[in-house]
Amino acid sequence: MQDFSSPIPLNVRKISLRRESEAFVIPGMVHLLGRRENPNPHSTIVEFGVAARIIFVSIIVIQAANSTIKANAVHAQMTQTKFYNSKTKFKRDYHSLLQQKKIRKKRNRGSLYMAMKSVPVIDMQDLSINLPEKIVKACEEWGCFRLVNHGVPIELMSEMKAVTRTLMDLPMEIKQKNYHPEPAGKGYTPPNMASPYFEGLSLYDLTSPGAVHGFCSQIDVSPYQREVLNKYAFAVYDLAQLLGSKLMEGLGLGGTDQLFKDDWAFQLKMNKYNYGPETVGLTGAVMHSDPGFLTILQDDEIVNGLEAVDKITGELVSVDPIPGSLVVNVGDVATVWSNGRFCNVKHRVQCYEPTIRISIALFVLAPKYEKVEAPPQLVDSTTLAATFLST
Ligand SMILES: O=C(O)CCC(=O)C(=O)O
Ligand SMILES: [Fe+2]
Repeated sequence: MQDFSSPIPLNVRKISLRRESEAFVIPGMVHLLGRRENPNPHSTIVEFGVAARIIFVSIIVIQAANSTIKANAVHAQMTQTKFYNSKTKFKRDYHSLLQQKKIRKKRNRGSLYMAMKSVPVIDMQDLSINLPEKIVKACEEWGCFRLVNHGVPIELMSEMKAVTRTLMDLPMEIKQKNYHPEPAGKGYTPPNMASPYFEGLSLYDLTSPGAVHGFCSQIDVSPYQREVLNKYAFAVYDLAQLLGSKLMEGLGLGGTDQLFKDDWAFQLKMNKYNYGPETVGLTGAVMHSDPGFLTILQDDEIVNGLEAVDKITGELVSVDPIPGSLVVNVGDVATVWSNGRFCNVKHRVQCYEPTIRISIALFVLAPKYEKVEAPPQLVDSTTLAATFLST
């Protein structure tokens, strides 16, 4: 769904934002290294000498690698920042950007708290928490969170990942047959100028009759692959519906109502990032917010790279993978529907290592024909309701 080259304009007439609330952090754990007994006490001095040399050489190597990665990252950030700020004539040179990074690093030094900051992790089976409240809080404060124990079987997630890998390996002329006439941009996204390492296959309007069949026949999906795809898409769809009802409950709007009604459009997107040694430090998917209501993302459980903006500090935090978990991103439509309470998180994907990265997103978009409006309970006399209309 995401065509990263052309941000989708929102038809938002009026939007009023609530006061930003304080961000919260999940404090990380400090690991204490255990002591190991030396079986031969006479070798201590020799071992210490060797170890010291190994540590010294490692530090030099790590520092050199670090500065190369940093230089690449800064260069990538500049290229991207220019792309996004061409209107505001953003003119910072390479060295001042490097300088800024050093200052920020110094400021953060000694603060374990800052370094460990990441998006909330919500355990859907944890009976000790108020789940609806926790989900609403995460939508307000981050607009991005991880779900564990979410009910989508882990084996199904792995199977879907493997199927995606195989489909993305199909020849270009086959992938290009993945096409959707209306609305535009809902078929195959080839690598493009803005995102040259990214490509994606798309199954648009998942719940409409014949959608899965249509997608599968376009690119010759095998019966086994089709079964996995179908099972996975609807398991995540069920999870989306569950999240919708928890959101309603958390906001005091009645927990049994279906938020995403039958006329809502859902899109399954299979993404591949073609990374290699030359792309380390560069951007795989440019900074954006998702245009729909929410996205349930199976990110690559091994290859890191997803980064989200902390709305309070404006800093990018790494959304590190947790195998078996799913990421939820709040999109533009949810910000409108919640009358500005929910944060449509800005995020991007960076290349951290020269390895193929795969991700699978289910986008809960918007009603196909109706407009989205904030429920009256979320609009008070001092705020104006926001409206979104699919175009
Ligand atoms: O690949 C990812 O981890 C994120 C992809 C993404 O942000 C999107 O498809 O909108
Ligand atoms: Fe996204």
